[in-house]
Amino acid sequence: MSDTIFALSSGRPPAAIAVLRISGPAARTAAEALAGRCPPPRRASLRTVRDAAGAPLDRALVLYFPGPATATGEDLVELHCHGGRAVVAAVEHALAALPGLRPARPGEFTRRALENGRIDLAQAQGLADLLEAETETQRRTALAAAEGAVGRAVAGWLDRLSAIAARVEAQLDFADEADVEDAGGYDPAPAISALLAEWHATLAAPSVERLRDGIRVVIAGPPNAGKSSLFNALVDRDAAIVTPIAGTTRDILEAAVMRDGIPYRLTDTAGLAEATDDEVERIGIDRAAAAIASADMLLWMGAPAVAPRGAVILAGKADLPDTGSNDADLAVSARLPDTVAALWALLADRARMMLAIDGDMALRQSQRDALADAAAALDLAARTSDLLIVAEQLRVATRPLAGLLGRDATEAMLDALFGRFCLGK
Ligand SMILES: Nc1nc2c(c(=O)[nH]1)N(C=O)[C@@H](CNc1ccc(C(=O)N[C@@H](CCC(=O)O)C(=O)O)cc1)CN2
Repeated sequence: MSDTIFALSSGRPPAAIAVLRISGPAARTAAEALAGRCPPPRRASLRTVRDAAGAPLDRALVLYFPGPATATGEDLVELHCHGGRAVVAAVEHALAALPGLRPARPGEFTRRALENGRIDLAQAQGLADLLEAETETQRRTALAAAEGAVGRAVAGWLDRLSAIAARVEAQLDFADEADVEDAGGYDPAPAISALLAEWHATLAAPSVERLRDGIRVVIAGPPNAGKSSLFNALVDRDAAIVTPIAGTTRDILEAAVMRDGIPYRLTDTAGLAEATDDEVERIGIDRAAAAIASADMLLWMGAPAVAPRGAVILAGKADLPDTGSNDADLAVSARLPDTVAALWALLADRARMMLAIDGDMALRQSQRDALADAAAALDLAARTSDLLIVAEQLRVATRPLAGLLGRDATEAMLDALFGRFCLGK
């Protein structure tokens, strides 16, 4: 029989109210020991909470949720106490003295929910992300995952894979028996490409990590184009050193900026000189190239003819006459606030398109990797007419998807996940 665990599940005292949760087989007797008798299921009752000697500790709302239809899948009791430090300490002390009760580890309530089949792994991960959500997009996508959106999508995909596999197997058996080339004539290709299209659309949406860390906006171009001045104007402080000397910025500089509710990670890079004998400048240029490669949006402050594909072309130093800004998307100058505001508007437009998430589904990078593995297997199935290979690749595609639901989650993985949770969650 498992231990009964308890923890403060609300914020750090002092606070208005402190919610202590007790989960496990001894939860009900713990309520009786502290509050005289256990209240009727799912009803808030006002009770005096007492220690073992009968001394009153607090007057609190007590709730009893009989398992298994509870958040943890076990009997669950909640004590809604006054949120003073001494109140919480005294009630915790009284709980710890009861037989079979011990303090919960971080995330342990949620871990029990997972172990008792109340939630799947994708929901547990969604909860972890919900607790860390700082923006609306993060909250919406994490809540959708916590409510089971990711798990349902994956379960639906698994059903479709097994339906296709069943028909392919039947076809193979039939072909064996009848000894004909094209018996029955089931063609799995349309169902496979429909699945692949959905997976690629899902993979095109930003990851949970991207929503959290921000859209990577990289400023790049030749030396002395005004990149660092623009960077400073965008981050609204003198983060980068600016001089008229070409090659002033030698390393990359990064700053996180939240604007219009959108998280950005802005990067200023060293000027891309053609050739250089300076070792430090060369390393700076290599780092600039790496930043450009990982950019979600590239702001190119150089000749349009040599702009990387997809870049936003900016004509810098728009406050100076004749900067040749004809082919640029936008003329900007750190000295002209209107041009900086126009650039923010352009960034926000593109960012919203990037963050537009269909059905609120965002996957974590590890979930995306699993889906990409499944897609690679299905891609092989789509490219062959050999039904034996199709059957095998359908099986291969199933494994990483089943992993997303936690069917083969390891202890180490669960420890890492629940270690991120707060105490009492
Ligand atoms: N006071 C309090 N607030 C809380 C929680 C909690 O445990 N206590 N939660 C902690 O995570 C979240 C809500 N999660 C919950 C999840 C399931 C059930 C539950 O009892 N489910 C049953 C019955 C549902 C119903 O009444 O419709 C079920 O699913 O069968 C309750 C809360 C957020 N707010």
